[in-house]
Amino acid sequence: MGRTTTGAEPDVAPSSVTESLRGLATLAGPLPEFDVDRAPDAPGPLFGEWFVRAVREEVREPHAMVLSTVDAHGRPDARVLTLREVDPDAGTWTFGTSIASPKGRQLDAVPWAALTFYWPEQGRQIRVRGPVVRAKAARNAQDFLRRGPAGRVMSLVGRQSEPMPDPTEWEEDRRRAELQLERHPGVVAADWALYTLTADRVEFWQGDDRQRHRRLEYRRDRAGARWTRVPLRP
Ligand SMILES: Cc1cc2nc3c(=O)[nH]c(=O)nc-3n(C[C@H](O)[C@H](O)[C@H](O)COP(=O)(O)O)c2cc1C
Repeated sequence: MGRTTTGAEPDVAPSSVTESLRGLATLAGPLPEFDVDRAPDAPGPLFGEWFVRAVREEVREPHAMVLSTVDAHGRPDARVLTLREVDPDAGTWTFGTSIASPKGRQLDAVPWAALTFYWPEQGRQIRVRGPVVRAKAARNAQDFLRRGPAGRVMSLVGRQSEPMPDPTEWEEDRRRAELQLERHPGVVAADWALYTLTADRVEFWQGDDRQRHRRLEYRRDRAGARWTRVPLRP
């Protein structure tokens, strides 16, 4: 690992991958404690505590998370996304993407999702599940304008995840998008949207190097007002 500088991957035989797997450590300590009994009544504040600590202890990209969705046929899909907002009191997590992308279309068909955070430096995993709602146009535009120029250009280029048989076509689209942004700094990509997941389950998982992992699941009641805390077997 880490020896390639050209972008080309070194030749690796499949058997040596399996051999390497055997030598790799998981959940190497020291890891933080998680006192399940002293956890707050709702998951939002605990997410806040864990997140602030992750930032303070320099966990790499703690705001990167896996978004899992299902398509209209019930087939799962997943990819990494950036967390854009959290409302700890409401128990909501918000991300942004193109409504025309595969995940955008999947969320149209099945507006439910799961988010997974993994912070290896601390052996911590957080799983969030629930229904997802797309924000209205004005809020999406406001969020789009808060993004950095590179992200805005990417969205203006558009057609995320479509096949790219000819990279020069994409380079031309990109150049056009850069010019568009230069000339009209207030331009907004029509397909950019924020999606907010309102959690009905949130699980906090603290790894332990002696396999005595600590798990706490929060379950929201049907009325959406109260949370029950449920410790889980590791
Ligand atoms: C660290 C990281 C952050 C990312 N953040 C976003 C994001 O916030 N929004 C987004 O649309 N794609 C993001 N991506 C790209 C997605 O993983 C994915 O490739 C893309 O959205 C297409 O997904 P889809 O084909 O399932 O729609 C990110 C990728 C990585 C590795």
